[in-house]
Amino acid sequence: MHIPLAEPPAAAGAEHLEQQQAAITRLGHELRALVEATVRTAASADTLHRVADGVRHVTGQLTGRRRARTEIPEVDGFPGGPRMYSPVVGAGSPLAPPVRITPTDDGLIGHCTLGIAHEGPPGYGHGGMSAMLLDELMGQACTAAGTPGLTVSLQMRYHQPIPLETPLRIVGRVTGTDKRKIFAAGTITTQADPSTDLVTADAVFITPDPDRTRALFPGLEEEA
Ligand SMILES: CCCCCCCC(=O)SCCNC(=O)CCNC(=O)[C@H](O)C(C)(C)COP(=O)(O)OP(=O)(O)OC[C@H]1O[C@@H](n2cnc3c(N)ncnc32)[C@H](O)[C@@H]1OP(=O)(O)O
Repeated sequence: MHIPLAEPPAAAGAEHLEQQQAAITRLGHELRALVEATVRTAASADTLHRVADGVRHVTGQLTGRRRARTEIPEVDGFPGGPRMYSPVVGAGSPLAPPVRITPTDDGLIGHCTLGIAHEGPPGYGHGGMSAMLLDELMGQACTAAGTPGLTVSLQMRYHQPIPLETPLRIVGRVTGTDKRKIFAAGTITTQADPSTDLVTADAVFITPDPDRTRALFPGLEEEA
């Protein structure tokens, strides 16, 4: 394994991190509510303009230092720790459902519900969302197995549309390894009917060699 897995936060800073994560989670929750309201509303153009002015004003309040592109946020651990702004699991991301992940004997299970903001065909999930969910679950399963890697191949099969506003169950597991290559598989079902596969996937991940890891993730070096 070439990518060092994230350490848990130091006890001294743990309280500060918890407060920061709680605030990020709260803002993420409100932003997801705003996104949901935005894509459902039938408000008049006047109202939309007024809201847009208000949102611009609110955005202007997020001032101060902005993190650099390759910087790992202090509230995160990578790989193998929290990802507060991930578009899949990030409690602070307005783009994320967000998926809650729990380990199993055989890999990982994720739970989430997609909303209208994730719509592809009317009433159903966007196929790209399914790919994102499965890529994340399989990628995190690689990390959980001690072999973190980047996706080099993702084969999707869409058997049935994913219903929106319906609790989903996403499974990711490692099926084999070959030197730096990790093979993984995943499925999406509803929570109510976990035996009917809606979407399945196979993927190949590769653990980059140390030089490539340093070049891709300079933030890992700074953390160490
Ligand atoms: C915490 C984690 C959450 C993760 C969540 C989601 C995951 C992601 O979204 S990752 C982002 C999307 N993926 C990427 O951006 C990756 C882009 N690709 C790359 O940067 C490079 O390909 C990289 C660094 C992964 C590997 O490059 P490199 O180390 O040069 O690999 P390379 O030497 O070409 O190949 C290594 C082996 O894999 C094989 N291989 C390469 N590509 C593939 C492929 N598509 N399928 C099968 N095998 C492949 C090669 O044949 C080689 O095999 P062998 O050792 O037997 O000869």
